[in-house]
Amino acid sequence: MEASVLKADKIRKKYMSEKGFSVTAIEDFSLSISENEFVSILGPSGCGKSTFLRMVAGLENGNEGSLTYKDKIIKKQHPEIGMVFQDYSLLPWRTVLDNVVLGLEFEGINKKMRYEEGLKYLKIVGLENFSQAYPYELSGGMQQRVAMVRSLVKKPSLLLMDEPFGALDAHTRMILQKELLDIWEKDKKTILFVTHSVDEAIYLSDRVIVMSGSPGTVKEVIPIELPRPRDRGDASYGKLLSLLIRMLGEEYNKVKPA
Ligand SMILES: Nc1ncnc2c1ncn2[C@@H]1O[C@H](COP(=O)(O)OP(=O)(O)OP(=O)(O)O)[C@@H](O)[C@H]1O
Repeated sequence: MEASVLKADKIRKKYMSEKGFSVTAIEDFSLSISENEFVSILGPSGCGKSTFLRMVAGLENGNEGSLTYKDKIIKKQHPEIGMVFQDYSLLPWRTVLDNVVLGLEFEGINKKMRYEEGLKYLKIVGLENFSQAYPYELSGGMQQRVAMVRSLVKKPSLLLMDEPFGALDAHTRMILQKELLDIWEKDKKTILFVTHSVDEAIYLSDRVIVMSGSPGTVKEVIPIELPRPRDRGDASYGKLLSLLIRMLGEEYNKVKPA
């Protein structure tokens, strides 16, 4: 078993609305993630999945408990932690390559080196011929590849992905899942992935964290011990799918009674 890199211990996060109401987004939330592990979080809408990811990214502080990366409390953004969002957030006035190398530019890496790195990663996802295109000239799947590569080029040890494939059609989504696994296997990094898709969580992960909502906490941790590459037609895959769909359904029913 690899060493634990990310540890959340009894975290609580409360938001104050503008009208002065308080919302406890997550409570008593504990989790430990090992180096090179691929962990997905599933849970009903509003259970605090994005809140937790934003805390790990150093974009939000908690109210109680401790959150550490490599045994150091996360207080602000960490250079080894990268994040990919659902809405690509590419800069429309920059070419694909200039979007990809944005982070390297902020780090002060010289132009030649950053373009070399950027092109290397664009090649991995088959977009080297689009380096001079603008985001509006790309399909949704291509834009998400660019967003993914923009994070990967900074070589994060821990990659946070918040529903990155949520806006894509089923076929493109499956292709990007495979590409992400190829990169994860080659580059060896820790990935924490938020999704609403039970199939996606099983296909990708070493472990699936099922959250319950209002306030969000860990309901179950399910290890996925199926060999890789995973076969969606396999009976054990189907069993896990039914188990997790049922578990998640119970949580959705609590939030929205049928
Ligand atoms: N900036 C904020 N101010 C006030 N409340 C917030 C803020 N961000 C999130 N919340 C509240 O915290 C709770 C958790 O939100 P969060 O976005 O983390 O859930 P989620 O599980 O990611 O939801 P979804 O699956 O719909 O994306 C919700 O009740 C939400 O309204």
